[in-house]
Amino acid sequence: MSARPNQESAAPQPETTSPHRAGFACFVGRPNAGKSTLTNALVGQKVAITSNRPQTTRHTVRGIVHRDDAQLILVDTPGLHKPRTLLGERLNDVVRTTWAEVDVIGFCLPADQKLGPGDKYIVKELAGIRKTPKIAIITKTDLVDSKTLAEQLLAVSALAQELGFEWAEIVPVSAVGDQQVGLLADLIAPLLPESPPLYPEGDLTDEPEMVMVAELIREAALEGVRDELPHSIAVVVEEMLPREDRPADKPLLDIHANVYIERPSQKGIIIGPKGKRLKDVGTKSRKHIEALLGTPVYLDLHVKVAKDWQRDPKQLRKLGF
Ligand SMILES: Nc1nc2c(ncn2[C@@H]2O[C@H](COP(=O)(O)OP(=O)(O)OP(=O)(O)O)[C@@H](O)[C@H]2O)c(=O)[nH]1
Repeated sequence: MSARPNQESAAPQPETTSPHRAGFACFVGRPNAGKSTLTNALVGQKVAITSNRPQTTRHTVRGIVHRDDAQLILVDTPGLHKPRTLLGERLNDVVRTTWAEVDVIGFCLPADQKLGPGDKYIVKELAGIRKTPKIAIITKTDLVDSKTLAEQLLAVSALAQELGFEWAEIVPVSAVGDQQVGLLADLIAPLLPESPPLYPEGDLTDEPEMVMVAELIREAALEGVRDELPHSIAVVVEEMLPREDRPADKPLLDIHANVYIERPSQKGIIIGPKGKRLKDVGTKSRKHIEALLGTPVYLDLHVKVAKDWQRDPKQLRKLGF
């Protein structure tokens, strides 16, 4: 085990003679542990969807970190949790499948929360994946003092010992404060297999554009109604087409998307008085979508009821799960 002191320094770049490496890493941890935010901080652009509510990440989003010596492809998985619905079970399957396929696993533990049964459950599962190097990442270090941080470092180290393995590294980071984020990439890179780059330079994610657009709409739709509709919203982009008859220097992309809810009674919450909420959702997400795609967008949103979609296999398939 080698714990890294909390200092902002990037390790020296390896000499040019060392082989190029490329591979996959995933961050695991309880919902809300800061995995998506960390992915974004490493990649430097918004690719995964973050929110202050658990279980917002539904799709495996890859962020790609391009370096001279390595290409690190980050797979952001949904949080592992006790499944209550069919959707919950599918999400956990996605998590486990991802773990078995990557080159490095980063276990994320927030510095400001005591190691709990949820963390232990995950680390126990990790202990069973023998071959893959595992890094413990203490996230959100900006929220605690050094004493609390030291205790957390010891606790996570002891937990691994208890379960019969050692972390390849233990790294405290703050994605929000941009502390040690570069160092984390430095530590992951040598753990990747020798390989030429797997993605063209400049690619930040291979997530299909339509899925990313749907996620941006869902994020905007969740804002402000999380208490009323925590997990009941799904978004499907039906169509993305360049508007015909536009001059070349004034393109417009037409996007048609459906916002699905589970019950008719939820319709009013999403749409808001006189349609104001839905309009806000459109305005807000359109801005993000235009930034992502680099083109002006006309966004057409419809609210539809997909009855109890979280429990219905047919509906789940239709909604892309
Ligand atoms: N202060 C502070 N807050 C952070 C940091 N990283 C993440 N957060 C906050 O913690 C919350 C959860 O972050 P996410 O990145 O969405 O967490 P996640 O683990 O991806 O969550 P799920 O998608 O539910 O699995 C958000 O409100 C973030 O802004 C950090 O370094 N410092």
